[in-house]
Amino acid sequence: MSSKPFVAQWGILGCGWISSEFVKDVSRPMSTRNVSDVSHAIAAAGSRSLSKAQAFLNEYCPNGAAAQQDGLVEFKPKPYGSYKEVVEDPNVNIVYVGTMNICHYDDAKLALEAGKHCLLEKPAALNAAEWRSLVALASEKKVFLMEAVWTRFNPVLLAVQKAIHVDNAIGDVHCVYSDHSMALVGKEPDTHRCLSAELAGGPLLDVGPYPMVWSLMILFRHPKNNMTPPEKVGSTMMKYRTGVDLATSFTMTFPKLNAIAYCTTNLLSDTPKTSHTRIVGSKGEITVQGYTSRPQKYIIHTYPEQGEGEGKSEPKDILVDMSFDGFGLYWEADAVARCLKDGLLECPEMTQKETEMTMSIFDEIRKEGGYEFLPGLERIKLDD
Ligand SMILES: NC(=O)C1=CN([C@@H]2O[C@H](COP(=O)(O)OP(=O)(O)OC[C@H]3O[C@@H](n4cnc5c(N)ncnc54)[C@H](OP(=O)(O)O)[C@@H]3O)[C@@H](O)[C@H]2O)C=CC1
Ligand SMILES: O=C1OC[C@@H](O)[C@H](O)[C@H]1O
Repeated sequence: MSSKPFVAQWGILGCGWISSEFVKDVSRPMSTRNVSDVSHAIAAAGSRSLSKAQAFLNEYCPNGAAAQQDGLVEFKPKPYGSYKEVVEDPNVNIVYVGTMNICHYDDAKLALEAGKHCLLEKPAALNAAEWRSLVALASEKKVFLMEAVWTRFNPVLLAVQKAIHVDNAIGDVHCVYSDHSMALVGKEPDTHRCLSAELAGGPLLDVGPYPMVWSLMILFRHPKNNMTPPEKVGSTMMKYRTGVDLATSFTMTFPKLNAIAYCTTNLLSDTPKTSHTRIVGSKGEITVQGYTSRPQKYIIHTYPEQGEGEGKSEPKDILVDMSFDGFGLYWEADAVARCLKDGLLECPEMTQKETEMTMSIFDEIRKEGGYEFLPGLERIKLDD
């Protein structure tokens, strides 16, 4: 006899774009991805405007999320005109923070102080000091806290990781080249959240987490690297007229593997969907397709073998198509629900230490590139 699934009861902060994708994804039937141990309910959604929260729920989950459609919980999603009311709603046990970068620290703190678990959109905070303070608060309150780097839970990334770490598909891994860029300059006004200094924009914080996650999943988490942080980090940054970065590249070395990651991000050009990440090993390479954040397919290309012997030297290309429906935030949501079910306060696949390492690396890159946040945006300064 199967037991009832554990239900994550979400409270949504901010009724913008990514929150809408999140709500739509957790409203999809659990059977579409063959999940029966956990499910999701939307308990509340909060906006700075009540009518926006009402319209958001009407549009994106009129019948509630999967657990509500399946009759696993009785309550309906409730709209609020403030974030505070969401974290205080007794039906909310986990808060999803889908607000602007500059709000992440305050909004996560609001949730944690109310004793609620928290899934916080990337970038987790503006700097590593803010993140460390959130981690300390979550630990004091004994609640779960995770940065929402959803790509970590995408089956394509996990399949590529297995091909390299377990199946030795490309031999010894040496280079990860990963890009996430978007042609926004000239198309969007300087007030766009990615171009605005007031909103702590710039590609490093907005999409830099994606080349970073590919590098960390393939190199940092390689069994032979044993979670050893990169020995050296180098970077180059070009600034935009508003003061945010416009184009940033960074490299990270992993001497235990004899490997290096080359990460790039800019707001001038779109990343080709045919090849956003290329991972090169001694016997072949893997090219990943789709968006860097939302990979869909990959090609394993094995190099011809050197030396004598007929048929021995044939190169091979294998395309693995794992295209999926929906946005793809549901795998992350399911993983978080499982952590809550098991009473974990952090997720082993997306640890608080890895977020701290990423934030510290981003702090160094910003320092080297001369990207300083506008006064008052950082709630805790690095040298406080
Ligand atoms: N995981 C992913 O794939 C993605 C993650 N993101 C991350 O999610 C966050 C939100 O991005 P996105 O959804 O695209 O942005 P949107 O502009 O669509 O939504 C952000 C929301 O933040 C709230 N907000 C709170 N304070 C402010 C403020 N001062 N100015 C403007 N909005 C404010 C608003 O909600 P309200 O008006 O309802 O209060 C707004 O709708 C970013 O931090 C981004 O990095 C973004 C896109 C994809
Ligand atoms: O996380 C993200 O992924 C998709 C991009 O469009 C968006 O700007 C970014 O925040």
